[in-house]
Amino acid sequence: MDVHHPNLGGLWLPLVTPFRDGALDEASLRRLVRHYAAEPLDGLILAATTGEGLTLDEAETERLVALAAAELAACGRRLPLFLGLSGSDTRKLAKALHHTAPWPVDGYLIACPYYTRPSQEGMVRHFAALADSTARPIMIYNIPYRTGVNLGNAALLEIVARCPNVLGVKDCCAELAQSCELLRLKPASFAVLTGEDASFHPMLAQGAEGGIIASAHVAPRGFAAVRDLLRAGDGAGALAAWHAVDELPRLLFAEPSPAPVKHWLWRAGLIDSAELRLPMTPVSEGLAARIEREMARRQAAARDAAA
Ligand SMILES: O=C(O)C1=N[C@H](C(=O)O)C[C@H](O)C1
Repeated sequence: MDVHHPNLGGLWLPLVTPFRDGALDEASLRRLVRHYAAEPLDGLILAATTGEGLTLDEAETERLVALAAAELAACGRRLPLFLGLSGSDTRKLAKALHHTAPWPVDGYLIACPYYTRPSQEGMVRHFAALADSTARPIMIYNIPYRTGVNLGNAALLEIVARCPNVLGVKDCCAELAQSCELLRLKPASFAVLTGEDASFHPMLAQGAEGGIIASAHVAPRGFAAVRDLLRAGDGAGALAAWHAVDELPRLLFAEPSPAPVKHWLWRAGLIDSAELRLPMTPVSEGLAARIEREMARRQAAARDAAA
């Protein structure tokens, strides 16, 4: 990806990481990448929240990246591939950026430093140091309810002004006023992507460039239709398309993610096991039944529409 011609907008999928018997399930990973390479997505993110990145060791992460990149290439699909990184030690993260420089990724999604609750100035200096440590594009992940710290708009815009390779933010700040102010103040070349599945349509309608949406695993075309219709200026069509998928986030986040998404993908035959790594646990029986009812309902609706 050329830093001077970035296109971080659209619908990005934070890919689940399939596991089997405690190990990375390589066959399922290849199947997943092949499947999504044929869908109208704008990018893939590996090892993010949905990809259980915090539970992967370095060798597994390297293998995950290598397999996904090779499978995309084999499919002939040039889809941007970003790697999720998180940590609260600027030096360690800078080392990770150097270390992963030869890996076949196009950029990084980097979460705000968690747990230690640094100042706004600390975060500006943190991201400036990281941006200096790679030539690749960086998307900042602002999710105060997970990290314990909110990157405010003034600090974010200072980072954007100082760092030409900070090209976007995954916005989960949970404050509509903050998100709308950012959309008003940001440079046109800087992309705001919502990371709140339930806000995909509302944020795109406010002018956000896109979203990183775990629920798109189960209905990529449904979410892509919302994106396409809004881009085409068809507000009524986009709203109708949104109403066809807007129940999914509630279902897929009814218990800690990515357990519900993995259960769905397993039942759909896209991955061989819904296995997660602790501390994440499988869905309850009740949610499993709800997911399977929704899958059956959608299959029946698709059959009726095709008849
Ligand atoms: O994997 C991610 O990155 C995502 N993160 C959000 C979260 O942290 O809750 C949700 C989004 O759907 C995907």
